[in-house]
Amino acid sequence: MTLKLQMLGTGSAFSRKYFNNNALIFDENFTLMVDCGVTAPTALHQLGRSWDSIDAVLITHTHADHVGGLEELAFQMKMRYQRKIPLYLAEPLAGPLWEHTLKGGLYQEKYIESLEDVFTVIPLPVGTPADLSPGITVELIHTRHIPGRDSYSLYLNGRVFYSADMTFDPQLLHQLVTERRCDTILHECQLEGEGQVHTTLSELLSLPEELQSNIHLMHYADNMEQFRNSTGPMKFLEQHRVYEL
Ligand SMILES: O=c1ccn([C@@H]2O[C@@H]3COP(=O)(O)O[C@H]3[C@H]2O)c(=O)[nH]1
Ligand SMILES: [Zn+2]
Ligand SMILES: [Zn+2]
Repeated sequence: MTLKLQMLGTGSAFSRKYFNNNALIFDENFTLMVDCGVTAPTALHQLGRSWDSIDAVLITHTHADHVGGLEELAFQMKMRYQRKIPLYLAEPLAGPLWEHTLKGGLYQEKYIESLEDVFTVIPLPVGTPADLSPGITVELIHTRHIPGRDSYSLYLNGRVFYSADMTFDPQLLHQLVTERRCDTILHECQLEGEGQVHTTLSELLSLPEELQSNIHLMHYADNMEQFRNSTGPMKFLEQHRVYEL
């Protein structure tokens, strides 16, 4: 099934031009937000969308460019819209997300004392696809990012790989394409320097050209334009454009 996707942002954590690498994925009557970083409220506003148009949110890991907008989302849903939307995440993220990220801002005695007071928390299995809506299936894949910090990439509709922040994993990419019918890879990309916690452009350029031709680059730095003609067959994903993948 085709996947309708619109990036709220395509920038790296410290980008000032492109907003955080967060996405909207649409089904006919359902909008899933994938990650909700610091810039998500402004990005949504610029698209003319309200929080009320979001039906569920999914979190890949707990860095601020992926979860920094959740406090506002939680407050807006609780106070303004009186809704509790599903929060999808790998089970190991739930504790740290509340204790280390959200509790400080959200906690109110007898009103908001846990993640469950603001979201319908739905742990997703790792390695098994789960149907989130009639047209959106998500399988979490545990990928390496920072030692001791869990991070989960997504395999959408059995065809589209959406990388969380991750270090280069050519084996996984090969396996998805050759054994699992993956035809589209949306991959985070660090344009320069050594890839200590991210995947670099030169690492992706070391992949076979055929595989590169399936790759769209995201989570990039502000000097992206300088690299327009240096990405081989790989293309830059653009924020706000609606893709049918
Ligand atoms: O060991 C570390 C930890 C972090 N960082 C930076 O902090 C950022 C946090 O968000 P991010 O995961 O999108 O990108 C990370 C990097 O830019 C790093 O360079 N090395
Ligand atoms: Zn990030
Ligand atoms: Zn990260």
